[in-house]
Amino acid sequence: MRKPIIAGNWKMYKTSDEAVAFVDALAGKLKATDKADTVICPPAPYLAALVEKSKELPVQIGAQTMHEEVEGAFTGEISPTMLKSVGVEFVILGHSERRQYFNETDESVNRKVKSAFEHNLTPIVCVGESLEQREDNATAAIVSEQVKKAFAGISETDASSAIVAYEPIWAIGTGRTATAEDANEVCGQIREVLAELYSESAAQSIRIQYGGSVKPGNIKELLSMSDIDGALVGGASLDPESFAALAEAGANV
Ligand SMILES: O=C[C@H](O)COP(=O)(O)O
Repeated sequence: MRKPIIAGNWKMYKTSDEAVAFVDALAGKLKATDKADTVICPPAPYLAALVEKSKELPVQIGAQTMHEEVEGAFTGEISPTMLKSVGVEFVILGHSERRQYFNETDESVNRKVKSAFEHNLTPIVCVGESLEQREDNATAAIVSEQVKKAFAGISETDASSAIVAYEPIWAIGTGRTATAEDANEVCGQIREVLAELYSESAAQSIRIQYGGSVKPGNIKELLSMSDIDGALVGGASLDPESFAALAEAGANV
């Protein structure tokens, strides 16, 4: 069985004090376990502090995006080596909000995925269709294309350690979750694409998360599905009580 991975994407929420208070509140609520991985992806200014604080807890830290270059005249950007230098281990790449508001494309996501592996960061590669695409029955084609382009030129060894997050755009922050069956069907299609690209054994080792209005009340059903190996959670990851409940669900699949 693949080890579930529960990741909280805080997006652009919380002040520095609130971020520290969150981790303090998590202590005692989050039990150490080898049955699941738990990741928090805070805003960039708090990464270093939360890496330090997370040493007291069974939690790892991820970034929400990064630039593919190591350094250069790219005002405002953060490089993979900068993330590594403060102890970050995961990086979310190609989130639909990055694609929608910051012009990320399948091609730029691919460059970032390559760069993440080159610098020993584990990418959480996000894919997902819009409502219009779902209504046009284009979900499988869109998601398959996104996966193929994101993994172009990535070796099987690297790909085997990647995380893919299937996030239907219409389910993000809307309270409208895909049914567990629908989410599982698309995650299964993603696994088939990965098997075509690499091998059945690589596809079986890649963890696929579902994201989109995941909450303590629906995570168990989602995680009970055969091809859903975790969750990428936005809103419900902002409260320590709720995040601890999500992590606990991950450890008890
Ligand atoms: O990265 C997380 C997703 O965008 C899901 O956000 P949400 O849980 O607020 O719907």
